[in-house]
Amino acid sequence: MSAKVNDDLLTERRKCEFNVEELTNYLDGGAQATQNRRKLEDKVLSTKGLFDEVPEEYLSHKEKYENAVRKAVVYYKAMKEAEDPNQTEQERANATYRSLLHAAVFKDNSPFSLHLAMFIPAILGQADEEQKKYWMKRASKMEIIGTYAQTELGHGTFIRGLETTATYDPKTEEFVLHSPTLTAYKWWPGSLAHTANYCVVMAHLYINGKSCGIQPFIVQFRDEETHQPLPGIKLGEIGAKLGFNTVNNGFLGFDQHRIPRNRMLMKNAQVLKDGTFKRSPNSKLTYGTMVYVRVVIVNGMANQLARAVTIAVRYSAVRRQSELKPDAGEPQILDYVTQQHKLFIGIASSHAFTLTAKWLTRMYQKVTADLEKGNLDELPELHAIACCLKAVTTTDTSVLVERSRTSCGGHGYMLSSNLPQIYGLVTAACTYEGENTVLMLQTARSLVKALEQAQSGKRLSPTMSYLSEKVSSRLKWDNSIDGIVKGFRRVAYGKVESAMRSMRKYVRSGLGPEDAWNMSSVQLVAASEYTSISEADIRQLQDTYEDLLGKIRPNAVGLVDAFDFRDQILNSTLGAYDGRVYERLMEEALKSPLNAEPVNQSFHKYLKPFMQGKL
Ligand SMILES: CCCCC/C=C\C/C=C\C/C=C\C=C\C(=O)SCCNC(=O)CCNC(=O)[C@H](O)C(C)(C)COP(=O)(O)OP(=O)(O)OC[C@H]1O[C@@H](n2cnc3c(N)ncnc32)[C@H](O)[C@@H]1OP(=O)(O)O
Ligand SMILES: Cc1cc2nc3c(=O)[nH]c(=O)nc-3n(C[C@H](O)[C@H](O)[C@H](O)COP(=O)(O)OP(=O)(O)OC[C@H]3O[C@@H](n4cnc5c(N)ncnc54)[C@H](O)[C@@H]3O)c2cc1C
Repeated sequence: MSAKVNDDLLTERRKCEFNVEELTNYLDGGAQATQNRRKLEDKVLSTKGLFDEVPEEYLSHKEKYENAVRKAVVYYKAMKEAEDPNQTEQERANATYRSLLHAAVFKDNSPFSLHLAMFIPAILGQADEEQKKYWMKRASKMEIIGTYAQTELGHGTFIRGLETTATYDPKTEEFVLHSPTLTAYKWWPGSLAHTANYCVVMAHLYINGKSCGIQPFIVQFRDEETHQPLPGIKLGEIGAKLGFNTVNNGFLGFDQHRIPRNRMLMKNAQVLKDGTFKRSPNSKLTYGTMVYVRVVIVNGMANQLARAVTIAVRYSAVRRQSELKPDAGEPQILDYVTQQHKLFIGIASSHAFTLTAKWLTRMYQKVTADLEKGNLDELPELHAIACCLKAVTTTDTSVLVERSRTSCGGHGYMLSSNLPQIYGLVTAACTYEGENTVLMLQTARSLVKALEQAQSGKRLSPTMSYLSEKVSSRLKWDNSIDGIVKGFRRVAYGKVESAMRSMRKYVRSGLGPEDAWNMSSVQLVAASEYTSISEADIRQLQDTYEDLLGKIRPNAVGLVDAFDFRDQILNSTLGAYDGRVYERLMEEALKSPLNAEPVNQSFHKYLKPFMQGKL
């Protein structure tokens, strides 16, 4: 018999003024896509061995990892078996695009995540046809498990500063991989420590003593039978982190480790047998995997934010606290306008990020198709936009997930709420795949160039065209969408122009261009933030805004129900569909090993002798 649904949630669902299923279908891309996603989730989540008897927060660091590997094997097989052979690739992609299925199994991400999120994309984007055919066959069947090893102990942002060397030996037609210093050790790659046995290594290629830039190499580092590290390979785990503690992030050092010539991924640049180096049409094509993952991250943020606000809004409909009016009883905390202010922006931002992710994915697919035809014209714009949207969506999601957590009071601080873990996942994305400040400065680099082109009368790309519209500074704000967008354009234009003026002032004062850039970099980052709409400006339309909050209030639970996250995916005592918050908090608390006995052994060992002055 299903548990009784909380009365307040029942009332909320009766009050909802729109068809929740219709919004779910819209978010999925149609009723059939919703059906496919639900069918996939039903199949996979009915698999035995996917869930933890003991909540993983009560396991040791080592047990957490071993348990995650156990589940990863079960989960991966279940996903493969659940694939509907009659579905097209696109239907399969749509079914997983919005699903956070893995989140039902891994609260802190999977030890296989890098294999799927970066190792396979790196092969697809960097290998030539022959290499792709061979390695994709092995990687897609999980005969090998890979990761992406670019970051080093000493360098993450500055790729051109990476110290790992790959020196070509024409006599043996091999590359010699070497970590000349401790700071050259690869450091951070997920799955690297104990899970993967191959990786794509980004290393500085040298031929006859000449630098040929950073190139990608596919490197085996563990024996496929014994899993022992190969000769010349030093491996280990980097230690406990804020989150990602089941991703097995590791370090790897090379000591004159030799690999055959065909292990350099040669789609863009090639090394012939005699050591002739054939340059890539654009050295930045080597950075292509990162552009792809930045695009994926935007969609990931939309889904994770939707999950967090679902938990917080449902909890806010159930939680009653304080007194809004004398003798009127304790109101739902969702009736406090401050609570609406904290949470409704999260619902809206998740939808905005979903639409943005769809737009960016289409742009990525078009530019990638053009690259295949040798047309690199739109690569710089894709890079600039992907940098900006990855940085803005991860920053805003981190802020809004943390706000969802704090809006749930003490219960939001419980690991059983799952809000701390969701925060740990999303805040990592502010750093990985390009630290956000660095990426915003990449976008600023494009904005400055675009404004200079606009000022010399050149046509700009669609996303930069606002820099060529001479928007009058006397523009009057109005509350229409068009008025708001015009206001944003005016502010965005002004921010770029002001940063440019600042740089020119520094150059006139005698600074070189690099120092002028650095001195203006705070303004440059701010200018990039306005490339995509940010929340700060909406505040200026406060009266419209508070009116909107009131309009959303009766539909808030319906709006989060429409995200259609099942309880296993929310994995939260506060966010379950039935709203039985207090029963769930107690059920989870009783799973703590400390509750197995009324008196813990530490009383007899330490407390009692201490309190009796015997210690
Ligand atoms: C909660 C879950 C959400 C979903 C998660 C989904 C997936 C998660 C998967 C993985 C997460 C876990 C693992 C994470 C992995 C990693 O972190 S991998 C390592 C990532 N590292 C980086 O991103 C490094 C960042 N640094 C850089 O990209 C470069 O160093 C930087 C661009 C900052 C500078 O490069 P540099 O060579 O110095 O270039 P310049 O600044 O001098 O610029 C030269 C020109 O090149 C253009 N350019 C630069 N990068 C690109 C590019 N990628 N594509 C195209 N063009 C590029 C740049 O615009 C300059 O052009 P102009 O000279 O201005 O014309
Ligand atoms: C959870 C997690 C998973 C990861 N997984 C992987 C992985 O699988 N594979 C992999 O290769 N890497 C991985 N990374 C590493 C990640 O890519 C790097 O941490 C990231 O690129 C930032 O580099 P860094 O850590 O060296 O920081 P740094 O580059 O040292 O940045 C430190 C500070 O310096 C500032 N700074 C640096 N350069 C500039 C500049 N030019 N202008 C202004 N400010 C600057 C930054 O803004 C930042 O505030 C992972 C990281 C995390 C946190």
